[in-house]
Amino acid sequence: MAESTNHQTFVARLEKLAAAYSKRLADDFNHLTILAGQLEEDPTCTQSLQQLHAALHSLAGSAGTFGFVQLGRQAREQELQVATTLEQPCNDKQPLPVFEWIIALQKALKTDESKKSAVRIETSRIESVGGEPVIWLVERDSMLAEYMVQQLHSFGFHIRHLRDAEALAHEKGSLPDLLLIDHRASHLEALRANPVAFWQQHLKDFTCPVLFTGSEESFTARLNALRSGGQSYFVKPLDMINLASHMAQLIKTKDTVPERVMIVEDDKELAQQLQRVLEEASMHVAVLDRADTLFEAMHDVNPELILMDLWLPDVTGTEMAALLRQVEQWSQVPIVYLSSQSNSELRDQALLKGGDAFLEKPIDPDLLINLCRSRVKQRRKLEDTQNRDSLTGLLKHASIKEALDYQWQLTQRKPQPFSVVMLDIDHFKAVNDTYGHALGDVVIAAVGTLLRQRFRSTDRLGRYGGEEFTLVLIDCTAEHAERMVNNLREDFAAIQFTGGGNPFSCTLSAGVVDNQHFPDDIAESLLNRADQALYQAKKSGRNRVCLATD
Ligand SMILES: Nc1nc2c(ncn2[C@@H]2O[C@H](COP(=O)(O)OP(=O)(O)OP(=O)(O)O)[C@@H](O)[C@H]2O)c(=O)[nH]1
Repeated sequence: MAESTNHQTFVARLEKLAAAYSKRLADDFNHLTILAGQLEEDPTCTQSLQQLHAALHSLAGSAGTFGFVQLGRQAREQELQVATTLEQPCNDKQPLPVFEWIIALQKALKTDESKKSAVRIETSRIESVGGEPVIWLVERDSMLAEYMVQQLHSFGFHIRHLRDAEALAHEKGSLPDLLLIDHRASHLEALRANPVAFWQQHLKDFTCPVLFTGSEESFTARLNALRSGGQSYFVKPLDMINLASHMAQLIKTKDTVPERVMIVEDDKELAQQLQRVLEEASMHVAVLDRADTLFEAMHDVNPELILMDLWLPDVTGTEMAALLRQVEQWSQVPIVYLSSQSNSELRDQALLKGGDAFLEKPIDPDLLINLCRSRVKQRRKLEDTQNRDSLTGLLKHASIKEALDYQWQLTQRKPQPFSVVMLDIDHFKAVNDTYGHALGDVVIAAVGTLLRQRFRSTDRLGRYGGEEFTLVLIDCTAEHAERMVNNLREDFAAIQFTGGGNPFSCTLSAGVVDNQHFPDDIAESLLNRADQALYQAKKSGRNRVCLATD
């Protein structure tokens, strides 16, 4: 009930926003007409030309982002012509046909409006979910800011709007996860005089990533953004999907899953000491002191790195490594040997026999942490290139199926609920047919970004094929998964794509199942049930989530 009230409030807000932007366009046209009159009387008046340039610049920046693509393009062309005229000496300046331009702009607006009216844009939830990354948006155009807030919210970001650099300077309290700044967001002379120094000064207390936006597509604008401390510069009108994907990637680097390390060491005190050091560095650590339980422990822990004592009772570390290398699944896990002997021959032999590095006891804690981190990072990178789909960053078909099998096997030993979701973009063939394959890829990539943003890093998310996705949600019942996927569905529907100057949105259907309702099912059967539930969702009208039933 509360959700539906929120939804209605949000719809009302969006409608208000659309109406306000139309009203603003009317004001913009009035302003342009006044300027056209002034320039008719005095075609070379620098002040009027500058005002015309500013008005067209602002229109070009905001119209495209609000979906008035033709209008934005037209305004941008005219803005460039005014800029050229402004640069010319007074005697060479030719009168500009501003009244004709206004007619052209109105025509472009009509074209945009006729396309827009055919499009239904669904809206998303507005309640903010705990743990959402917090973004501060510094943007003087409040209407553009509100639009950006709505679109980025759909991708799972919590946005706080600050009007300009001065508001940013006065902001107290906890810092954001990312700053998104219009590089012209201040009236102060200092910004005009030296933009780089201005932003460096304003950003000196921020350690989070910074992205700049701006209307100028120039080398200087990009260089200034870089020198001001920005990771990237996005040109208006903004491609919100690309922007959201970029933001998700920047923020995700902070949200790393703890490294899983296994210590194989019979010296209990030493093992505990190493475990404490690594756990303090936020890693998950398991200790194995008996060689004969190696394979069971590997199944349970699924380590990303092994710290292996070189000498264990009855068996050597190199023999253990050789055994692991014989099993396909563990043949690539990095092994770091621990030894108290500083014998270079022994070290070389150990490394030849399947080891990756060698640490001498007593072990330096910093070296241990850094070595574990860097080896796991390397391994994850390699795994990502092998197992992840390049368009979406999600697991490939074979890897998501493997992840599901693994999760199922794990819960056979340690009962834990998990859900399987099959998800599919509705009428996707029509998207490809209408807007082209390349834009179809943008829609698929947007689902990838949204999934990565919406689910926990411990969940397993995959592109099953084409426009179909599979999720394995850990520690999650079907009812919980249904709620989350429904939220995702609403958020996806709120994303506005633009193809050939035509804004459009897409919807998703999904089928959900969990292991608790079907305890006798193997992994493959759960996947089939989720697929059947997806079929039900499609059959009963699409844009919905169905739970699997008997
Ligand atoms: N752009 C793009 N299209 C793809 C990709 N993989 C598959 N497709 C297309 O996705 C479309 C899937 O269409 P269908 O399976 O008929 O389903 P649909 O049109 O989504 O209809 P419903 O699922 O019934 O709502 C086909 O046209 C495929 O060519 C891809 O990587 N990129």
